[in-house]
Amino acid sequence: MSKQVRAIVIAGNGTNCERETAHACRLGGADVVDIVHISELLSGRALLQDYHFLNLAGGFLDGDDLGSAKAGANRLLHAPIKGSTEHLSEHLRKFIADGKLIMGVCNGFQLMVKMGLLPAFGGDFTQTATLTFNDNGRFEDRWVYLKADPASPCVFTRGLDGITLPVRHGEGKLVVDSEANLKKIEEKHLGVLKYCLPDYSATTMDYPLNPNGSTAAIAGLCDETGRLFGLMPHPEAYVHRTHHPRWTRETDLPEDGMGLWLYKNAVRFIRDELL
Ligand SMILES: NC(=O)CC[C@H](N)C(=O)O
Repeated sequence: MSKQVRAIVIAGNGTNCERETAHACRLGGADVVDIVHISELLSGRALLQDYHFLNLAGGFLDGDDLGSAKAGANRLLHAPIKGSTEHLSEHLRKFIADGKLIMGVCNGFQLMVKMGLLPAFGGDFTQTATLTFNDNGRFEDRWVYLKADPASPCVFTRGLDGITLPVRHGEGKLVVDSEANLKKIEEKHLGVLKYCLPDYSATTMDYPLNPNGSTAAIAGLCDETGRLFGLMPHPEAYVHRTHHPRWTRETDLPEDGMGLWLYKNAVRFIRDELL
């Protein structure tokens, strides 16, 4: 593989944020960004091993039937690759073992959690948490404030303190299967992004700042390596200052959108550690 940062964004079956996600990867500095339909991976025409950075984008996989991303998780875990004895899950396992990066946004985060990739306590693709219906039973479409945990191993949030991003989801409430696993998440600083007050001073369970009632106010989770990361808010929707709803009034907004920082961190990590 040449010295290029190569990102893949999976599309199809109801994903609808693949173009914005690819744009964010490009602005973040990735040299090659391919939008690949899931059927191309399942037919063996495209290979995960050709990339460093796997993006699972937002959308409505399978129309949210059976719960967001549940059917998609089964597809990725159990579908064989056409004409071969291998399953896509084996390619994914190798991708992770090679130290590469995965970011799941919204529906992509739901997919990672339902595949058991986050928080990844169950060993091999075993689900130990879920993302379920917002406490108010409604689809929430609003900007939220997020506090990053500086002690987290997450490579995507390095150097971040507080950021603001939009959410758009009906099933964003994280529920963990046991008190013991929730304790583990907290002790290992895996709940890396939490809904917080507008001044980023403290996390909150109060609606609407916490739009879904998520356990421990968790909006984003990483695994223990920090290389697998998912979040309900959409970083690809804030990659330029003018994406912010008050960009004409707030003069001190950074030139980059705050979501772009996550992609820049990913690309930096790949250049420093993987190329
Ligand atoms: N924007 C999204 O990815 C939405 C995810 C999912 N369809 C939900 O409503 O929760």
